[in-house]
Amino acid sequence: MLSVTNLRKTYGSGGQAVEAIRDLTLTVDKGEFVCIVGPSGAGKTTMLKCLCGLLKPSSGTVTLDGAPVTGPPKEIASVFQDYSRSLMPWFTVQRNVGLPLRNRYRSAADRAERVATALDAVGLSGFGDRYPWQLSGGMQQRVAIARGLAYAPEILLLDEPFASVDAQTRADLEDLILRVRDDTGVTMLLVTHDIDEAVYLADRVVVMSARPSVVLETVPVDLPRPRDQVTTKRLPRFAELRAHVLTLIRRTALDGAAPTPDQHSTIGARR
Ligand SMILES: Nc1ncnc2c1ncn2[C@@H]1O[C@H](COP(=O)(O)OP(=O)(O)OP(=O)(O)O)[C@@H](O)[C@H]1O
Repeated sequence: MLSVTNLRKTYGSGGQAVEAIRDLTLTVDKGEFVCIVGPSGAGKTTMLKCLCGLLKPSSGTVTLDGAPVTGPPKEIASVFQDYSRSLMPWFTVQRNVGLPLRNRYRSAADRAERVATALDAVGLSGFGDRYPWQLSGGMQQRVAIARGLAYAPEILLLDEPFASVDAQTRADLEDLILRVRDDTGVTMLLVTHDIDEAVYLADRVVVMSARPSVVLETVPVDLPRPRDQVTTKRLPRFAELRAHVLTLIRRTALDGAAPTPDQHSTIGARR
């Protein structure tokens, strides 16, 4: 569905140039849940911005259903980490959620219904008339997720969406996202620093090297679904996958970028 081929991105030029991404190739299938992990500064956000058409790659291609992405595609919605900057404090929750729908759905009744369904999906029906600042951090992040869902995207890109909330809220939001994925079949691509989170959520974990980044390894996650915060994380296989991804990230953080991109995971061979 989404295909990235030999993506390279350098910011600036000459002596000021920063080579963020050297060579990324990956595909995301319809309905798949892919998590991206990598050391800080590896270019994860840069990659997401290239995928949703907000940044132009220096070279390489991004295609969606075979068509090149040259600007923000209507099939993709994004949720970013910092809800305090992505929600408009002077708009109510329902207006915030309805904002991106104005250009997509003409009927106000249709928009209102989509907003109500999305708020219901994240457990916030009844909070539509509140303002973001009247809600807790976790609730505000659920509003941001509802805004992504109301748009009914085919692909939801999530960039560190749970980074600014406490551990318990984070676990609740992870389960919310899994439930939404099961209910809607939306394709998910999520960037996280949290390796447990990546293994818990994903069908595949893509490990990026340190900058300038390449895909170090793609790790298939063969844990059974539905997943559960306690039983899934107790499985020996969970510990094995987690340790494998952690080792890769530690190694690349120490050694720098990998010499050869896209090695296939040996840990996934049992699949
Ligand atoms: N607009 C920009 N101009 C110049 N350099 C940039 C710009 N945006 C990002 N960079 C640089 O590109 C590299 C990759 O940044 P990016 O934010 O994509 O990494 P990341 O993996 O998402 O980081 P983190 O995990 O810390 O959020 C970094 O070295 C960063 O300083």
